[in-house]
Amino acid sequence: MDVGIRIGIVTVSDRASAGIYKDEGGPAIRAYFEKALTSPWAPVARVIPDDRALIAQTLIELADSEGCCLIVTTGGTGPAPRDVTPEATEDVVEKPMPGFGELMRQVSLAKVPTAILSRQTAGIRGRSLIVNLPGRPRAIAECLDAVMPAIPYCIDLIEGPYLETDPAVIVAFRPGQKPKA
Ligand SMILES: Nc1ncnc2c1ncn2[C@@H]1O[C@H](COP(=O)(O)OP(=O)(O)OP(=O)(O)O)[C@@H](O)[C@H]1O
Ligand SMILES: Nc1nc2c(c(=O)[nH]1)N[C@H]1C(S)=C(S)[C@@H](COP(=O)(O)O)O[C@H]1N2
Repeated sequence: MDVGIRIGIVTVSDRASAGIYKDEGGPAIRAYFEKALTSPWAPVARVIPDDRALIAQTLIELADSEGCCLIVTTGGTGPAPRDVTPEATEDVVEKPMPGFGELMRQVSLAKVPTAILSRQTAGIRGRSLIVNLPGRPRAIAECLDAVMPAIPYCIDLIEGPYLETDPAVIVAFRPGQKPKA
């Protein structure tokens, strides 16, 4: 069944999920894709605590039942005892995609020396690409700007929908295709 382009947005934060502070991460991810994508798409958003089984279950639901071709998480990637988003991601993916975490840490290091504290990763589950981002809302654009050029082609390769970007914001790279000016 073709469900169109759906993007999962998962905020993993004990405090945001308990209402101690307002979630800014999920809305920042949504705003990012509203700017970057010209294809019609729909968000599927969740705000959940730092619980490994619940994170894994949420990722499975968004990938398998909600049909999200891309799932972006924010939070829970650091070294603190409750930070388990990368482990939950590894629990559910069939193919780890370590290049995403490597690149995001590298570009983040130019912004903040604590970038190396994020264990953010990515991977493929079925026809979904799952990408972890750190919890600080400003990290969202810093990291997505780096990996977004490769995301539409990655989704082509896993037989997901065709994502078009606004080239004024992000130029999607598809090998063999002339980038749209
Ligand atoms: N979803 C969010 N919305 C708004 N601010 C956030 C969010 N996540 C993190 N922050 C901010 O970034 C700072 C550093 O993030 P930290 O790693 O402590 O968050 P976290 O692990 O996602 O949150 P928590 O401790 O509630 O699980 C927080 O103190 C908070 O100010
Ligand atoms: N681009 C970017 N990456 C970043 C940061 C940031 O502000 N910007 N914060 C770092 C910090 S301070 C931490 S502790 C780790 C993990 O954050 P998390 O546990 O909220 O996911 O991400 C790191 N990566």
